[in-house]
Amino acid sequence: MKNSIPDKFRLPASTDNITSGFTGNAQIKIALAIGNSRLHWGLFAGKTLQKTWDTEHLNADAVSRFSEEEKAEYLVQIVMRSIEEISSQNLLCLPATPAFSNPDTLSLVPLPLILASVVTQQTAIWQSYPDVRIITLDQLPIGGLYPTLGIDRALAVLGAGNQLGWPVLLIDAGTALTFTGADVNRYLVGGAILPGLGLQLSSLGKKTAALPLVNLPQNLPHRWATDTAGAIQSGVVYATVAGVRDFIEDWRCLFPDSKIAVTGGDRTMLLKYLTASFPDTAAGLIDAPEAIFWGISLLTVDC
Ligand SMILES: Nc1ncnc2c1ncn2[C@@H]1O[C@H](COP(=O)(O)OP(=O)(O)O)[C@@H](O)[C@H]1O
Ligand SMILES: CC(C)(COP(=O)(O)O)[C@@H](O)C(=O)NCCC(=O)O
Ligand SMILES: [K+]
Repeated sequence: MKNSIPDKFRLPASTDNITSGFTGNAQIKIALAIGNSRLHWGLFAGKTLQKTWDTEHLNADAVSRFSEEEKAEYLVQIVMRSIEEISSQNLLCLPATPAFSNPDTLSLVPLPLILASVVTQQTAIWQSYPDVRIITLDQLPIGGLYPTLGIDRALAVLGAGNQLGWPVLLIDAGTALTFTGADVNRYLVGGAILPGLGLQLSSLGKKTAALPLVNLPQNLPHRWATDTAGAIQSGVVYATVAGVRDFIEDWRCLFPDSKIAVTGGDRTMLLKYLTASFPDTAAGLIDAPEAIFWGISLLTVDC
């Protein structure tokens, strides 16, 4: 659904094609994938993903005190500041146009925003953005989706299948650790959900009296630990890696030639632990940090 754009957010005609300097005529769009830990951003020129970055969730209480108009202006500025920040780090080359170089004109630029969110409270905030399109399951060209499936899982498995080939298993090592598999007919076979590595550690730290908050170890820890922090790390890492291996091996029995991709904030650590403990299982796994944006890119036409 596309909201109408209030006049105050419309670009002056002269700056209509604000980003043409590095994209030709391709239209610039921002994709925002909202996960349970943070916001994942992607900047598209047409269907080409130019850059991705992450930021924190917005403060829902603070935003709820704004009027509708203030909300819209605030959200446009969040988007533009975020883009300016990555471009000033030289991660992205944006042309020197009035829209990007003059802070007074920032709020004039409502880049189209494509939103995919699994966090209702954050989705509600972004509904006030002047040019937002929210992706829902019914828009995805993949069969067998059940109504409560997370849009992040559906988009990432669709993106991985389209980019790497079908059948495909997508492992998302995010807040939750999820497995999502689809067959050669782009049909959901099924999946599983368990607490992610970070969430296992934080829930032990928060929900027990004696256990400290510990970080993920940089490498595969010693299994038979003789201190509390080491025992937590050992338990979480070895049990998770054994479980992930079991899902991968089962999937490979069902679909021997399947591509298997890994995404999410903890993917690098998970791949490291898996490679150290089960190198044969880890062989052939594909590092796919942008899987969800591959999925979103398939939906960037006519929006
Ligand atoms: N800078 C960071 N901020 C937050 N989490 C991070 C960061 N870098 C790595 N992580 C890890 O990423 C995990 C969350 O994965 P992510 O894919 O961002 O989650 P989600 O998509 O659910 O928001 C956390 O459990 C944490 O261990
Ligand atoms: C399983 C999830 C919580 C994963 O979220 P994430 O870790 O990516 O923030 C999310 O995909 C979700 O809310 N899913 C709905 C239930 C389902 O997919 O069956
Ligand atoms: K995710």
